[in-house]
Amino acid sequence: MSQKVTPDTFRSVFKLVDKDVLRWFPGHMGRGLKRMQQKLRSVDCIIEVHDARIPISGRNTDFKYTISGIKPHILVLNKIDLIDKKLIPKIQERLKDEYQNVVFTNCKDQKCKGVKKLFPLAKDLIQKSDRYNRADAEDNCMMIIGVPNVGKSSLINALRIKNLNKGNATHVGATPGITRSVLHKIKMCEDPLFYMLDTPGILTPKIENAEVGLKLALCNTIQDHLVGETIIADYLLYWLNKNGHFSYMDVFQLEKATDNILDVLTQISVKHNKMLKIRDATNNYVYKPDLDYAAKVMIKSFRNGHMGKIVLDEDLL
Ligand SMILES: Nc1nc2c(ncn2[C@@H]2O[C@H](COP(=O)(O)OP(=O)(O)OP(=O)(O)O)[C@@H](O)[C@H]2O)c(=O)[nH]1
Repeated sequence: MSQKVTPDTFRSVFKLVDKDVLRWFPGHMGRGLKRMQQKLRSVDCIIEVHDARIPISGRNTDFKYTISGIKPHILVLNKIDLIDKKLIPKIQERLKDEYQNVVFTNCKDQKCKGVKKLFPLAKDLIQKSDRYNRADAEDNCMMIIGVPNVGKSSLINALRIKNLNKGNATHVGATPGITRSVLHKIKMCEDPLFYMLDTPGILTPKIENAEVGLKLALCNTIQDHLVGETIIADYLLYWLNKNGHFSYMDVFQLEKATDNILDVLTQISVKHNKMLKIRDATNNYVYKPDLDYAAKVMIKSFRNGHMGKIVLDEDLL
């Protein structure tokens, strides 16, 4: 590559000016969590879905105290089409003390082995478990939980296609927080009779630190405008430089790596010919780069995997 990288100038910590942007826990999530706890008695197995790009920071650790522990539990790390598969053994090793059953899935691939494996694994765990109050129940019921936008609905649809030859029982959307506090019981298999309780995505009420919050935002589990697109893009640039991922130079045709987000966003908006016409102090029209537009382009590029296959928690593995 002809481009220049100057690592000495990169930031080693990310300073968030306004920490209030990460204090976000809408009321419907609190209500959703309560309803999930109330329904635990009618459930035989928990399927906890998270984003494989943030296998450590992206998990809602509160589930451990509220939902998990009693029923058989499977951790699903979804969106593996967006991660470097070489890191999967490291992720497994890192999680092995906390989760006995970890399955990696890509809901965009109908042939995904993880999706195929999930239902037989759930059946097996339920059969081997003490079903307590549900020992006489004829049907089996799983509950799917996770933070927003990790692919819970996509997984339900993928499993229904496999087992019932029917999909789309539940809405899939790119905006986080689509599934609200209502819990739907969805048929997953006729014989044996299996249902899935679909639940709303629940974030932890207190995000541990700014980096965790920004990783959650980058993976679209918090709505962008609540954090601010420029802040999310700046965190992405910081992370890419710090971890030696310089593909963004190729993606945005930059001559050299830089840690200056305004520089990157300006170059993107100029290349996309996205300029804002505004009046200056002397009331004359001037053109300024549309930085918000450029920040959205940069974030979208990461989310689509155009910057490469990335695990944002690679330094925590
Ligand atoms: N690349 C990729 N995208 C996925 C995968 N699974 C789901 N998505 C996308 O992720 C977004 C969210 O998917 P949903 O299935 O609606 O997620 P959810 O967890 O039900 O979302 P909430 O209802 O907000 O909690 C959608 O744009 C899906 O197309 C996957 O395995 N790989």
